Amino acid sequence: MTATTTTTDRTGAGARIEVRDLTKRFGSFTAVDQLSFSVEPGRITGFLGPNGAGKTTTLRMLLGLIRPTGGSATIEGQRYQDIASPMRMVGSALEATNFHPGRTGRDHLRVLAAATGIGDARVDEMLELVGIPAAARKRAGGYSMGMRQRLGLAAALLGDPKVLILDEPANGLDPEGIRWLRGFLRHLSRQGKTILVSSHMLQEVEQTVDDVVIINNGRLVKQGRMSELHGDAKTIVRTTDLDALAGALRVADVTSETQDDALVAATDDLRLIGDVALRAGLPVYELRAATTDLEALFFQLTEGTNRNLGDESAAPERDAITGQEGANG
Ligand SMILES: Nc1ncnc2c1ncn2[C@@H]1O[C@H](COP(=O)(O)OP(=O)(O)OP(=O)(O)O)[C@@H](O)[C@H]1O
Repeated sequence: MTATTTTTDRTGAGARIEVRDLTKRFGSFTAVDQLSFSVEPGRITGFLGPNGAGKTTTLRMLLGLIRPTGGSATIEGQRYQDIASPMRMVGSALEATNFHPGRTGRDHLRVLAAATGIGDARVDEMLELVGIPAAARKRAGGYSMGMRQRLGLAAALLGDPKVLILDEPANGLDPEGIRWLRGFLRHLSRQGKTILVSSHMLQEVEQTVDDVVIINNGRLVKQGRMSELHGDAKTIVRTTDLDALAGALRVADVTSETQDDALVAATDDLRLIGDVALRAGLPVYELRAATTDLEALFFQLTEGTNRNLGDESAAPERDAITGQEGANG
């Protein structure tokens, strides 16, 4: 690829990911099925779906590790294998376990860095950044899952890439680690980087992501802003006479509906509801913002036959060691 033909954005810190009609079949089994979505720079996108939905397979195609059966997956308009300097364009952490157990974390990064002409100073800087400068001098075989995740992140960031692709990065992190990861990813997205993070739980990434791409059985279920999933703001209020409060709210231009022994008002203005109730002489026993039950929503979006929980013979065996489906990738 010459400088004149490259579509790389030289000014922006991030790059756009575009997945179009992406399909992957393993034998007669379709793991990813005509999947299309895009991921924008400067935002954190959650790539979500239940176990076996096809997330890792999609990421592997995006990273040129397996060949799509059909469609395309590009980063800034280029397939991964056509990117001139991949480490500087894309950093990825697909599995947190693939470090040589006998090598120190630091040496692991030095080997990676040397291959792209990145110096040891950057290695130490990254180890510092992910919070394991001391541990990195020990053999990776003794690392906890959380330390391996951090080392994987450091490796992904070595080339100061525009795009970061992380497969279940919160796995194995304790609550403090998860909070750290959230802040860390936010910091990187503010720099303009494109961040794609997979997870099998919507709740887990709720506070981390700006956008979501939800898949099930290899197909797109939903793409949009995280805020859209929450729907319109609502408030739950309990009082003695629900009808009287509903009438008083109507006068104040707020619609509401009865749900069990409470009123659900179509506003997030708690103060307004409190004032209306006071003027109507109604006691307020409970007043709170209604939150979306993300677990239920996720289940609803991805319900239906989960192919991985039903007919065992539907999915072919994966090679336990390499994760490859065979010679032709
Ligand atoms: N190399 C392979 N050979 C055969 N089948 C495979 C291969 N890789 C994945 N599959 C199958 O494709 C489907 C999607 O798997 P994938 O790992 O992409 O799902 P996932 O969404 O990442 O799930 P998880 O959250 O469990 O990691 C599964 O049914 C899986 O068994």
